[in-house]
Amino acid sequence: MIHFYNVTKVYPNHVKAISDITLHISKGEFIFLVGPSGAGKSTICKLLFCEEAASGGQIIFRGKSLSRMKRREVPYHRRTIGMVFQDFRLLPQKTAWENVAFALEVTGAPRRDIKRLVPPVLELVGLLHKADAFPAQLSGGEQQRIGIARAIVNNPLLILADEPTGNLDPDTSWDLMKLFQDINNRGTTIIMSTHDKQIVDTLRKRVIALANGKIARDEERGEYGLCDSAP
Ligand SMILES: Nc1ncnc2c1ncn2[C@@H]1O[C@H](COP(=O)(O)OP(=O)(O)OP(=O)(O)O)[C@@H](O)[C@H]1O
Repeated sequence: MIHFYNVTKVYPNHVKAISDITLHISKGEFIFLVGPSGAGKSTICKLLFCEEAASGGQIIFRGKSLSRMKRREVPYHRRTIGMVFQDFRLLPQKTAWENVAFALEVTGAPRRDIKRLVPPVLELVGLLHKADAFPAQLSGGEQQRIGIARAIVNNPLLILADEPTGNLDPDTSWDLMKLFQDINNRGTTIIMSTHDKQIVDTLRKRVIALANGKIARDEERGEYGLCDSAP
């Protein structure tokens, strides 16, 4: 589903964030991206979301080259990806329901579809009863559940989660990991960057370890390893 061929990203300040990366990811995989702060994990997510363009090499997503994608095709590409952020990024003036609905509204979904699609995802994340709460009235874990509901409501093929448990306590993090696994078991591919050694070592998914913008390790049922210290 995703192929990186000798991909390099150099930012305008000449920082080489990733360097000559070749990588293949199949539909339905659950991948942990690990590595020290600055290793290039977020850059990989940004390249996949077309938030940044590669400086060299090729990224193929579902048979299409991202570098050849036309500007007007980018919104359609992005709709196939759900993003989950460390800092949740909910709209503070909108309720939980409205935050999730907003992800559909921006795609031009009709109101009746929105009414039909929002409740099941709120139910899936266990927060239908908090549909009318504003983010400030929710705990961090609940806010992230809403973030996940928003990411999945468009039924994406891929979820890119950039340190989604980074701001949460261990118990809450585990609850969210169960949710991510449920979503993955339904067939959605997940790429998650994380610094959480315990989660990576317990779940034993594919681990891609980055160091200085290169792949240091790529292992099925991998472990967190020694490559990292806290950010
Ligand atoms: N927009 C940018 N402009 C310039 N340099 C950048 C930009 N974004 C990232 N970098 C640099 O690129 C390198 C890789 O950064 P990236 O954010 O991909 O790392 P990371 O592995 O996600 O780190 P962290 O674990 O701290 O989130 C770093 O040296 C960083 O300073």
